[in-house]
Amino acid sequence: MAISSTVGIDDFSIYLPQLYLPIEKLAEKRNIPYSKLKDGLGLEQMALADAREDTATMAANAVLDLMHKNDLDPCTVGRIYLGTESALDGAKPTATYVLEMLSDHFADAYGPNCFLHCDVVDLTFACIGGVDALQNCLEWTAAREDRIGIVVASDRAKYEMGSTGEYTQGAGAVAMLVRQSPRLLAIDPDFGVATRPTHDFFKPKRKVSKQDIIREVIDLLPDLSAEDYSLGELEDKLTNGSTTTGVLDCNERFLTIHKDTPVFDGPYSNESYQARIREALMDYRRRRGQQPGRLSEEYAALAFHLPYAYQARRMFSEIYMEELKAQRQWEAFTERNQLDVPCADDYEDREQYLNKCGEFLRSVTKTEDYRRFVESHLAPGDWASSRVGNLYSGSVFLSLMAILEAAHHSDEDLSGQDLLVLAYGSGSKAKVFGATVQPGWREVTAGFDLQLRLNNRQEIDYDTYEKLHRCILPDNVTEHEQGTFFLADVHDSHDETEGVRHYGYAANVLA
Ligand SMILES: CC(=O)SCCNC(=O)CCNC(=O)[C@H](O)C(C)(C)COP(=O)(O)OP(=O)(O)OC[C@H]1O[C@@H](n2cnc3c(N)ncnc32)[C@H](O)[C@@H]1OP(=O)(O)O
Repeated sequence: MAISSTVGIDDFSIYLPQLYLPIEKLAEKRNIPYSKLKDGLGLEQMALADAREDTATMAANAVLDLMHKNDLDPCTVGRIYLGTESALDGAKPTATYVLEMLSDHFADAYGPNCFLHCDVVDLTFACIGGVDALQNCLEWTAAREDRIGIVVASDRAKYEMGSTGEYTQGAGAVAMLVRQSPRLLAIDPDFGVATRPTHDFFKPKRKVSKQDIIREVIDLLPDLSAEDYSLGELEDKLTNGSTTTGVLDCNERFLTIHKDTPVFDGPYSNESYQARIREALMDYRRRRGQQPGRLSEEYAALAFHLPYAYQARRMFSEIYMEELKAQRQWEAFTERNQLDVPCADDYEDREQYLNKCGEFLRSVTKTEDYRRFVESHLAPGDWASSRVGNLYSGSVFLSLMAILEAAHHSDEDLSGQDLLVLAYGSGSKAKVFGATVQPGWREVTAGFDLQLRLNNRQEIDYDTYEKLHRCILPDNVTEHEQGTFFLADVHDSHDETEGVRHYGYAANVLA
């Protein structure tokens, strides 16, 4: 069912950090079989932000590329909405730093006030903030033909070292141009949505005892004896050399700190992802008057939020089963694949029955039929994630870019075909929407250069990764890439303007 909308995404730009760590090196260090990470979760490389890259520089770099590619006059851009869960400040939107960098950059050519009337804001809802920003800007753009908006999703997915989230880390930003009569994707204004408050993944301000802080300082700086430090001195050590990004409050016994790594429950977050996506899909179908059972025919491919590359492959089995049931092909499927469907009557214990159902759904993913569905509908959207890792808010857009670029490289014609987008944010909410590929898609997609960008990065070793993770490198590992923004400095705690950030631009000598 082609979508009749006249608003959508005209172009994408992606910014990926220059650095990556091969997952094999992390697996070796953590004593995890590489085959589990590669074949089980689809992980090959992890994109890593350099010492002078943050949410704002990555977003600004993606937007700058989008503006150059499309020859956009800054005075015509009415909005830059940022989806992120790695905001740099609790009150001042990270989008204002993005705007500052762009304003400085374009000032000579367009005047110092070229972005004065541009509306900017951050939207935060874990990994789905970028989709919220997109939906909002689509509605705004639909009202007037001359409106041009930019949505950018930028994040650094960082987990504690040694945790089960560590191998799913990543970083980067995806920017998109939103306008009427888009050349790339027309987007259906009816978004399916499902929201339920959960604690599957969150980043609270934590109260940490002085003893715990001392332990962390000793662990980080083993050559120092920390016992005699005052809280103020400990605060310095923490802000200068640990995973802790800021100390907000202190008294005699506790420091309230803001960590940039989440508290999460992996299996619960997967359950929540699976349930919200299914509920949002049902809502989408209800709004569109669609019946289940024709998903494979109705959509050329599915783009998912991918916290790791094989998330969609592992989480889609229940919907796949429901599709087969709606097509009346379920019995034939289970017989052909010799699957024993668990029956509740055979189990006295409900927990045992539910575990069996979980195992059964996993066995569905191992069938030849499911593998074929993966190859045709899911794999086109997950190949890039294998080489980047989790982009949080940008991940679902990376999946869309991957589908388009894969089709372009394989000479497939997607024009007029529909794609289904399934996004999730912990906490928790899912949104599902449809997009119709436009006739101009091939020319626009040719400018993504996704694979080229992935091939032209620099590999780093484990020790460098660990230093970057602990934030103890004073400067970038690579030289500032020409034509990109970088973090110049942050005012420290001795300064009255503590936390103010300054950015620079490495001029492109060829420009
Ligand atoms: C942030 C969000 O978007 S919320 C939704 C997702 N949640 C997260 O990303 C939170 C952070 N991540 C995590 O907690 C974890 O990385 C998880 C939950 C995603 C994965 O958990 P893990 O304990 O690492 O993996 P798990 O034990 O489930 O195994 C993963 C796969 O590897 C497979 N595997 C295990 N060992 C091997 C091996 N040696 N060779 C091949 N495959 C293997 C498993 O069979 C399983 O695949 P299957 O279920 O398809 O059969």
